[in-house]
Amino acid sequence: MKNYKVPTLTIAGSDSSGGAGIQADLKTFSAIGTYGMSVITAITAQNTQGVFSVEELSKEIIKKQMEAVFDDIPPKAVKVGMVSGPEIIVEIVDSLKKYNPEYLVVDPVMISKSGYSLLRPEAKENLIKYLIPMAYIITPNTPEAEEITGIKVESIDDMKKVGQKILDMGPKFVLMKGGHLEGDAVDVLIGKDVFEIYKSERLDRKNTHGTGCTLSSSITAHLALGYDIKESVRLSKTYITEAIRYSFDIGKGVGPVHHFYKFE
Ligand SMILES: Nc1ncnc2c1ncn2[C@@H]1O[C@H](COP(=O)(O)OP(=O)(O)O)[C@@H](O)[C@H]1O
Ligand SMILES: Cc1ncc(COP(=O)(O)OP(=O)(O)O)c(N)n1
Repeated sequence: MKNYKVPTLTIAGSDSSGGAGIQADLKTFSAIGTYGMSVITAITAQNTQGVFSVEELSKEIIKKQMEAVFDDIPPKAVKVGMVSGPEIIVEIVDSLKKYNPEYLVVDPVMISKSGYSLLRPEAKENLIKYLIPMAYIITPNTPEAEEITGIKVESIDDMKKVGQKILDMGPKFVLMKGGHLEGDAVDVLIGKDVFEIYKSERLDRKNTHGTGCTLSSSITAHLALGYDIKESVRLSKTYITEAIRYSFDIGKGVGPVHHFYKFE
């Protein structure tokens, strides 16, 4: 059930076109019915056709944003998205250890759909060493899971095997997203005593900009509202499927999903 007083936080990059990153996360937090806040890590010049430029913010201003939020409105659940540099990751991890939010959702953003690298190569080690182990749930797509483990993911069996490898790195749950594979859109949730498959039809839509951001922030909002992990993922899978079904044909490239389809 919605509760607009439940605070949720996204720590991520800004997408000037509003379809992914911070903007998608805040829209999702509102659509699910929580109070959304943001710590911006980087600014991207981006639209439906691609990412044209990225400017990372300093670790000092990231730390200050986190202090400002946590000292005043401690979030019930936090999502981390684009964190492109190694120093930024260390700063965020230190602050998260200090404030210790109940739920930490890590979307290990690496490459945009348009092919632009959103994680500097030298930051990968810190992501794997420091951020992934402290996650309550991590939500890699198949290329990200391959990058994290070095193992190819081409089938649901591979998703299970590679998901288990990522689970061994320390997070409580892993949601392996299957949007990049063929056939039905199948996601797999893996935990110590948890194994769930979430399947939807594959929608023939071109406008899928921001699907990963939207799914992970929906999980964050549902956890904050008190749903358990399986229910949070189930409701979020339905939300992203419908948001893709009603996605917008705006812009000249890959348009955004419809975060507010329920309110039409
Ligand atoms: N064409 C599609 N039809 C239905 N669901 C999709 C489609 N493409 C992706 N999804 C779903 O959207 C979510 C994001 O998936 P994915 O594309 O794998 O991640 P990312 O956006 O991070 O690359 C997953 O739940 C996936 O199953
Ligand atoms: C600022 C920013 N953060 C993340 C992404 C990646 O978004 P995602 O939902 O994984 O998928 P695409 O938007 O790339 O389709 C991004 N593009 N920008």
